Amino acid sequence: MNILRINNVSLVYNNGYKALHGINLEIKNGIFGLLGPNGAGKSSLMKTIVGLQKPSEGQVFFNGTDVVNNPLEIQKQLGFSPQYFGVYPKVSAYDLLEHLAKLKGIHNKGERQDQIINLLEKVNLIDAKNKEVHTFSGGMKQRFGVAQALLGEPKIIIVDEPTAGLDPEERNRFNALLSENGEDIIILLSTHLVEDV
Ligand SMILES: Nc1ncnc2c1ncn2[C@@H]1O[C@H](COP(=O)(O)OP(=O)(O)OP(=O)(O)O)[C@@H](O)[C@H]1O
Repeated sequence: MNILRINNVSLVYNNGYKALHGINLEIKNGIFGLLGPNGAGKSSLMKTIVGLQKPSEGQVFFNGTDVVNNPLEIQKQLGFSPQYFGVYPKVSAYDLLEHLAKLKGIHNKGERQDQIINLLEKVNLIDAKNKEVHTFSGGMKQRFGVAQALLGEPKIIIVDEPTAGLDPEERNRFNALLSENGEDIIILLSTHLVEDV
């Protein structure tokens, strides 16, 4: 069981703007939806959780490790699926995953292959493995985003505004994919859509 604990976290930016006010949360395996309108502070909270930004006050612990003082510990166990997956042109889904797997430190070629095939099957993109990612539909790109976030078997993944621009069928498919994967890890889902949560 993974546990993310946020104790009394506040964040004041250099210009004096108070983006986070005394946040207390305990998150365990499963999907946790962070719901709020644009500018509510979702990105500020997520950056603080993963140690990209130090809080002005308070502490964050991931599986007992202090994130503020040891950001690399959580960063090694983290996957991130951005709102729009910016991709290199002319690179196939498989080759891009291969490249990202190397960056994530999966040095063994066989292990990389196994993980990539497994993930492409999981997100239902195995038939598109040799297609260039920039030719994918919006839904396929989001599912690809989840596949790359899951490379390296992370213990926590952050998924940012995933269903923007997806049709209802793709949205359901995407949400089912997250539910299937949320049993053994923490999934933080940032969105302004109540239905997604
Ligand atoms: N580096 C910064 N310096 C000053 N103010 C900032 C900085 N970054 C964000 N803010 C402000 O903090 C508030 C929260 O921003 P944040 O990006 O966390 O919101 P959000 O909920 O993620 O919004 P969105 O959905 O638009 O990404 C906003 O008012 C924003 O203008």
